[in-house]
Amino acid sequence: NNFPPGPWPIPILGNVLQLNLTNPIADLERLAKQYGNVYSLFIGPRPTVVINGLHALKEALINKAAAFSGRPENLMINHAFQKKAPGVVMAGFNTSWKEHRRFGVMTMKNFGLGKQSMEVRILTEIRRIIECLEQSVGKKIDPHLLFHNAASSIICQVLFAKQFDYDDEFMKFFPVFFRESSKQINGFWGMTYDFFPMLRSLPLPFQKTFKLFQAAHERYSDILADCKKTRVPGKPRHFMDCYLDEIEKGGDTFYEDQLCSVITELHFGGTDTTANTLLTACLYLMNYPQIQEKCQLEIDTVLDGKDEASFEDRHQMPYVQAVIHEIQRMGNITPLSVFHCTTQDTELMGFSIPRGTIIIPNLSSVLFEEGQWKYPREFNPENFLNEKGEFVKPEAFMPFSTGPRICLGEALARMELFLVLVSLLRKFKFIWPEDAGEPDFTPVFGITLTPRPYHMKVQLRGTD
Ligand code: HEM
Repeated sequence: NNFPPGPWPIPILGNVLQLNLTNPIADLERLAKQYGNVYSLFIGPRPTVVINGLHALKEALINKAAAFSGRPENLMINHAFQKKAPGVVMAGFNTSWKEHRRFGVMTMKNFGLGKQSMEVRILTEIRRIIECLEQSVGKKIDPHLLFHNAASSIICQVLFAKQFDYDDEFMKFFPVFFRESSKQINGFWGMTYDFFPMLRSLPLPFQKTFKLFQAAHERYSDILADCKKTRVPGKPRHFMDCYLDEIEKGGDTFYEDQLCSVITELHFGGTDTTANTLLTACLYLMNYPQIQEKCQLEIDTVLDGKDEASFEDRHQMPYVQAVIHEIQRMGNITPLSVFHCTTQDTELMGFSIPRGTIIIPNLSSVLFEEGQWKYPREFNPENFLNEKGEFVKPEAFMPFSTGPRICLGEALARMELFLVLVSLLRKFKFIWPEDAGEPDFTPVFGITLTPRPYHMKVQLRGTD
């Protein structure tokens, strides 16, 4: 009764056959035009509400946060991430989540998010990216693996202060783990698992994903064992040490299996998102060379005489800031956020939504919303600049979502994106190869959007 309107579902499958599952974003947009900004769908048998546009999203995720901040349960994604403990990303809106959220934010701050020590960790990785690119000068390269390795390595330095060689077995395992498990959770076998619970214990291909999660857990457990041998209580060196200190304080929700779940989520959540944003950045900067040059001019002026960039420099770089934000807007890396779930019966924009309804926050609908942007569909840094050329951030900029569940790694991600892009643009010119044809900016849909594979040419600046 009074449930939001939507297309008519068929038994068991719901509306999935009415969506293009290789990229449902255009379908979701079309349905919003037909049914309005709050409409319903059935994902298999489960009632789901899609929320579109800034106004409705703020109403749900901020004004009615307590009702809209749960997470769905009993899906493949839950069973993969939460086999032994609830973690934080997929945890319900409860005490364990609150305590871990507070701990996560505090720990990342103490490690210097916005201060020096986090910067030092990121800059260490940047030197390695620069070395790799220097060896590729003049050649055509595929930057996908490099950026995934770099993003993964930065998170490893935060989590357990280790910088592995890119060809170390530990580093090689994770991109495969992230790619294969996202593909399955999001694809045919994930849906089969979610819609037909009676098939879950059969030896079907989704068991491969659970094995990969187990293998990741074993790798983190090895690091944990090492870390316990060398730590000094009360003198943390990294996130894992801080967590072990917290366990010793005796809180109920902190224990070793939960530590491994949280580490898995932070590593997973912080790698593909950041790497795909960096890939989007190179794709656009190569194809908008005037924008690339304008960034370089600003970077050269502000960093004149300095060895390395620092995050503080962003205040002197309004144009670069605008370009990075515009890249995040166009990249639209997490278009449907992470699904939420209602924790109680509630109302939204005049509709009734029962407890336990899956909520899809359509962030994509806000990042391109007519009326919120000067140039909604165009790659144009002017979207983030006022008449005086100062950097401004419109309210509709929410690639990290909004409300209490907003991305926990936002501060780290913003620092990484700024330092990596400024450092690389200072040193290199990125060139779209002459024989590469027209660029294709339409990404590949998944838990995150990924730019299509491409090659790029790198040239040392000042040598053309
Ligand atoms: C450009 C990079 C990133 C983007 C676009 C991004 C985006 C998002 C989005 C949209 C959500 C869902 C928020 C919601 O449910 O409403 C999220 C959640 C989360 N992200 Fe990120 N993220 C990025 C980087 C990171 C990094 C580097 C980390 C780890 C250090 C991280 C850790 C998390 C965690 C733990 C959550 C769950 C928060 C919660 O449920 O309370 N993310 N992120």
